[in-house]
Amino acid sequence: MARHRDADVAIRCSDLSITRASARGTATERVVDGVDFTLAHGRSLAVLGPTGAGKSSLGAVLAGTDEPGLAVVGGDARVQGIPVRRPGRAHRTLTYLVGYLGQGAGTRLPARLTVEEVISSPVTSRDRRVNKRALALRVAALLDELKLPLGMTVKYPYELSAGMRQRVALARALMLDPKLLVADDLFANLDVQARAAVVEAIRRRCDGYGMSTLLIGNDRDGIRALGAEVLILRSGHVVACGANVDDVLWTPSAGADRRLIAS
Ligand SMILES: Nc1ncnc2c1ncn2[C@@H]1O[C@H](COP(=O)(O)OP(=O)(O)OP(=O)(O)O)[C@@H](O)[C@H]1O
Repeated sequence: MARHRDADVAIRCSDLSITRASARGTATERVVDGVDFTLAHGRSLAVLGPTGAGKSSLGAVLAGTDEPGLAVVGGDARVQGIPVRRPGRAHRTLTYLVGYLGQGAGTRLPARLTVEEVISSPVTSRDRRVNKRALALRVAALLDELKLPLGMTVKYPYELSAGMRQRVALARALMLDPKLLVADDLFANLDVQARAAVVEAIRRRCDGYGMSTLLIGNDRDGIRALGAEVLILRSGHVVACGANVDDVLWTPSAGADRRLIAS
């Protein structure tokens, strides 16, 4: 098995199919069907498509989230060289190497933790004997980078605006300097200044140490700002792809998708 140190690409998705069980677990639906793509180190790829196309399901599986009900039923994907279908003991490494900002992450921050505790949690959940001073400095640097006030560390999520919560969730996803960031609805609730800070933070990591980014969602300006390549999903299938959001290679029947990203 290719180890993450010598993985030639960030993601290699080969004929990947994913099912999702219904809430009662009585039926399963194929939400991703035979998806192929590659994401190089240091590059960004945006997955667009109409609601229910399977974008979030794809992101959750590639991030190794173990979301209940989701299962890989065909093909496979290697993320930093680790197979997401049966990662075995490498699952812990996978979640260490991948920062995940799930859909609505800002709205689902743990209510009983302070901002500092939330952002530190990827470290403290792995190792409780950490250098508290170094951790506090790291949290302060992330807050500053994302244009959040340093005094926010002692606050609780309910005391923050929606845009602040979203950036706290992103800071948590960036805490371990991930090799890959999977970000679902990255720019949710962000104003112009906050968007610029987020784009800058991601670009710095791409250029600095080759972080790759998988963006999930239809935010055309954000996709353009990050210079992301584009993949369009419809009913779990890839229907179009392109080198950027303004240069998408279309299938003849993809008029609705063209309208989607032109909107
Ligand atoms: N928590 C859930 N429980 C049951 N079914 C779900 C759940 N989340 C999504 N689904 C179903 O899985 C399919 C794929 O949904 P998914 O969220 O991956 O699509 P999406 O393209 O991200 O949509 P959106 O843009 O609306 O977030 C849809 O048919 C949806 O109804």
